[in-house]
Amino acid sequence: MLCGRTNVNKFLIEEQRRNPSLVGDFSMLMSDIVRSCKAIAQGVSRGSLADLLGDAGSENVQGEGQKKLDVLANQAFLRHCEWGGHLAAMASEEMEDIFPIPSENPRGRYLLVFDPLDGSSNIDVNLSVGSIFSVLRCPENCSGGAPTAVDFLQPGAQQVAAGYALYGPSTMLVLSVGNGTHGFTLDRNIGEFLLTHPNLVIAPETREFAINASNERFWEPPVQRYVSECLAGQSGVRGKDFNMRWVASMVAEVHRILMRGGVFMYPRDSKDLSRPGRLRLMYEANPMAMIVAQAGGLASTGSQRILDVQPTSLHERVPVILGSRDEVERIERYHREHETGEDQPFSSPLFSTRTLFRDD
Ligand SMILES: O=P(O)(O)OC[C@H]1O[C@](O)(COP(=O)(O)O)[C@@H](O)[C@@H]1O
Ligand SMILES: [Mg+2]
Ligand SMILES: [Mg+2]
Repeated sequence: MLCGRTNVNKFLIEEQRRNPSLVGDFSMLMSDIVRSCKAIAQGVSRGSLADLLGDAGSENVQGEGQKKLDVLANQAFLRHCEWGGHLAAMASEEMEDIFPIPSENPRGRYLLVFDPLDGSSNIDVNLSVGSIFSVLRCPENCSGGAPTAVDFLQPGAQQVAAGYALYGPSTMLVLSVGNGTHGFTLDRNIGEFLLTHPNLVIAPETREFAINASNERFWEPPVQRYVSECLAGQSGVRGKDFNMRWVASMVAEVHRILMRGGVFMYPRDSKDLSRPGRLRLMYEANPMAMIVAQAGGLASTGSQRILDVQPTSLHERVPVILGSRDEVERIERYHREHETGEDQPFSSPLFSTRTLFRDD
């Protein structure tokens, strides 16, 4: 087993040797991604010193205000990954359209999808943020001509690799190339990510959940049922007390779950009927679903495994429930029971008048 002071580049070369389906210079592409994350880590850590905090004064395609670091992180990925000759195109949460590798540059066989900075509401208050990425194969027909957005619309099960960087008290890189989930810590003295957390496993049981409880009145009954049972603790049907966390940075939430178990939910809600969830399928849900599944956990919309969802557009959103296997399976069961009306009184219209903190 690789561990101790194995650096991420050596790890990736070994993985490519082990898996003959990883064609071309896959490990070189991953090295470019790693360099992007190091550059972003540097910007995040300099913060105010480099005048990198605050709003950029622009909006992304989703109508969300961009932070300066959202824009810089996006540029870091484009700059570090466009010249290597390993990619055909990139797509980012921060860009309306895909970025085909310019025809004068060498083009490769992979597609890169990323959320350059996740949890950006935390930037200005100096809390953990991260970057999320996913690597797909470029379909046959996109390797010759210019790729299009349609080439990216592959279910998460087809991801070749996925990962995230967490810019926290220490900078970590967590990734999977389909052979487990592994964590690396940035040693700033030598500027390298070293393997510190090989073969991460998510505990199947947990007493911890994460959800933005301010949206409770907009949730669907199965999620209201699950959370109310957790809150009832020892005195309720679960017979044990639960703890709650909410960092508002998906990378940090998933990282905590990898370290000590738990369940994270950004479920479907009725707050904005134009979208089925808050999180983006391609940039956030799919890569995290691969990371979690490779660590023995589960990721679901409530009614379908996230990795099986067929994307229909680049920026589409999806409900996300992920983490410890037993809890995610329970929440999926609550969705099924709601469908069939077996979950009284949670399917009753009366339930919508209850809140987490009172039921008058
Ligand atoms: O503002 P809320 O409802 O707490 O949402 C937090 C969620 O939004 C996100 O920050 C969205 O990511 P971005 O910062 O990339 O838009 C997730 O990381 C997090 O889970
Ligand atoms: Mg995000
Ligand atoms: Mg983002």
